[in-house]
Amino acid sequence: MAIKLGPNQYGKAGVRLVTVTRAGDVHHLKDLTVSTALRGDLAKTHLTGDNSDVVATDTQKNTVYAFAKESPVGEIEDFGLRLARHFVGRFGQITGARVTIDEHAWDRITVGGRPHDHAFSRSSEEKRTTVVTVENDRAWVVSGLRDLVVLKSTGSEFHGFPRDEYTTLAETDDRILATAVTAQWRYQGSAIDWRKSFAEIRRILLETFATKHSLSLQQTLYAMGEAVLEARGEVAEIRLSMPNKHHLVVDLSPFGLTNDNEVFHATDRPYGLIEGTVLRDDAEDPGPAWQ
Ligand SMILES: O=c1[nH]c(=O)c2[nH]c(=O)[nH]c2[nH]1
Repeated sequence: MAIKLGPNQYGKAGVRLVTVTRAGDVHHLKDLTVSTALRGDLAKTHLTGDNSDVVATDTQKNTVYAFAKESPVGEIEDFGLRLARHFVGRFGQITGARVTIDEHAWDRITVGGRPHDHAFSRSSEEKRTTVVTVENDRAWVVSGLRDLVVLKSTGSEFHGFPRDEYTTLAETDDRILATAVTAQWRYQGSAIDWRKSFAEIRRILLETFATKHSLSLQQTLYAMGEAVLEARGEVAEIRLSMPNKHHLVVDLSPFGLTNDNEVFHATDRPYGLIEGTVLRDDAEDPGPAWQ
């Protein structure tokens, strides 16, 4: 039996980068978490400890900060592509780079009805995300969002499921539907307006959640993905992960009270987890960014 080194990659995870761009008195903030991962002919360090091919993870981190100074960060997809192409172009032994970026949103604080120049509040836990993969001279971009929390207080039913000796769930034709959407969509084509595409996809996801009368969270998930693909030709495929944030009608009968879908116990666990992919059957080659 022989033992050998399998696939491997390495990089710096969780580089916290905040930039302030000053337009006179008005400051603009970018708050990113960047992770880099490099692949290539790196057997020597694993097998003998010879580090002559290892671009130190500390260097990778420094490159993130230096690039943020050398030109405006801009859209996270562009920043990720610049970094990934740099690592692959600069070091012969590095044949692939994956840059993962989460963008944390800040809103301006309103003071006296006006947005403040340089004071901000964290808007929510929602993050805009991208994973950029460069291999030799090809690039793939998978962007998305995480923790987009949504709720509708009607327009959701769940019934018709099989019942066995372990089934206690009541059928309902009117329930709260709530979830925290994680979406990742794979881009195809070129010359994509990243900011506009993100804003449109987010809007479509929200509008479809709001307006689609739901017979299951699964049906809602598919409708959300389908609406994105119908409207956005630059998206080849979308993956959605949606925890069902159950809101249970509280039994108030011990107190002689009725509960007409007005008082709920919002539970955080356990939760249903509904996940699915919606895709075009003629989509371009997914590449290594999509596993
Ligand atoms: O939309 C739902 N899908 C399920 O699969 C499920 N299972 C469950 O208990 N409640 C729900 N709701």
